[in-house]
Amino acid sequence: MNKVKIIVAGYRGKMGSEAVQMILKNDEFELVGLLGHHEVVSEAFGVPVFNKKEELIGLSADIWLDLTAPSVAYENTRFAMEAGFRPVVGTTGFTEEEVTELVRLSRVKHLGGLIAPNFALGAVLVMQFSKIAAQYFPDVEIIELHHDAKKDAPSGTALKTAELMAQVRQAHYQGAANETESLAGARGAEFEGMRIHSVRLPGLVAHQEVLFGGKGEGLTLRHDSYERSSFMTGIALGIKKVMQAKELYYGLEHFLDL
Ligand SMILES: NC(=O)C1=CN([C@@H]2O[C@H](COP(=O)(O)OP(=O)(O)OC[C@H]3O[C@@H](n4cnc5c(N)ncnc54)[C@H](OP(=O)(O)O)[C@@H]3O)[C@@H](O)[C@H]2O)C=CC1
Ligand SMILES: O=C(O)C1=N[C@H](C(=O)O)C[C@H](O)C1
Repeated sequence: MNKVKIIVAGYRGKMGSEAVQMILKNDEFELVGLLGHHEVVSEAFGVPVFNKKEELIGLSADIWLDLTAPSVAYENTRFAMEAGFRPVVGTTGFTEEEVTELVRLSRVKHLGGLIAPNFALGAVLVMQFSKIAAQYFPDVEIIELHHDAKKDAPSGTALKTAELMAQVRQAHYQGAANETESLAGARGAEFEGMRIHSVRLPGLVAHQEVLFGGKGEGLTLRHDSYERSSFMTGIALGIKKVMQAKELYYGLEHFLDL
């Protein structure tokens, strides 16, 4: 059986370094290239290290695993497809318009791909459960909690959760019509009336609560990633599924039997 040949972009980061170890331990995968930033080495883990994405054009690889930064997520994913690599992207920071454009490009290129705001299976389930709950509890707020090195807010997971709930929930204002904020931002960010609150603290990894309120009752859904190993099962699954896929999908739920 041919091994799936993988490039890891952002290989020295918190996620990238964990993903490299996962790939090296998996018999079905082969690490073939690494993309870094301001690199001084030309080789690591027995494969070439590149400083610029353009240097990877022509490399024999099936998958571009992107775990870099929100500022380059879109251009990296576009580049990967233009170069013929199937993107598997954990990097956050895409707008809905950018995702739509990348799906369109994947159809033109006949390439499978995946942008997954969260690879942890429990987080994917919470997103799906939230979509079900929002049909019956349309008043909802999200609290996402992350480590203090996180660059983007709100998290990609919180945004995707809100987008999924918006598919089944009528947009409406939440809270008192005459409420005021004596400190700006006290009520959080707003997405179609839903509020999103971002907490950043040392010691945290990645956590999210979705709080629903109804008449005389409440429902809270919570997921915790205590370690980055929580994302690796989903990355491995995404890589395998993308090899059979005919276009780019947004969300790991598309590859699960839900
Ligand atoms: N989908 C999911 O399940 C998960 C997604 N994430 C997302 O993944 C992304 C990375 O997270 P994390 O590993 O914590 O972040 P880190 O900052 O720890 O790692 C990012 C790495 O990418 C490198 N990098 C930045 N820009 C470029 C570039 N243009 N080309 C190549 N490499 C680059 C950085 O290098 P340098 O430090 O030198 O700038 C760094 O080594 C974030 O968007 C995060 O939200 C995180 C966890 C789970
Ligand atoms: O930056 C992180 O750490 C994470 N980013 C993703 C997000 O923004 O949702 C996934 C997970 O929450 C960890």
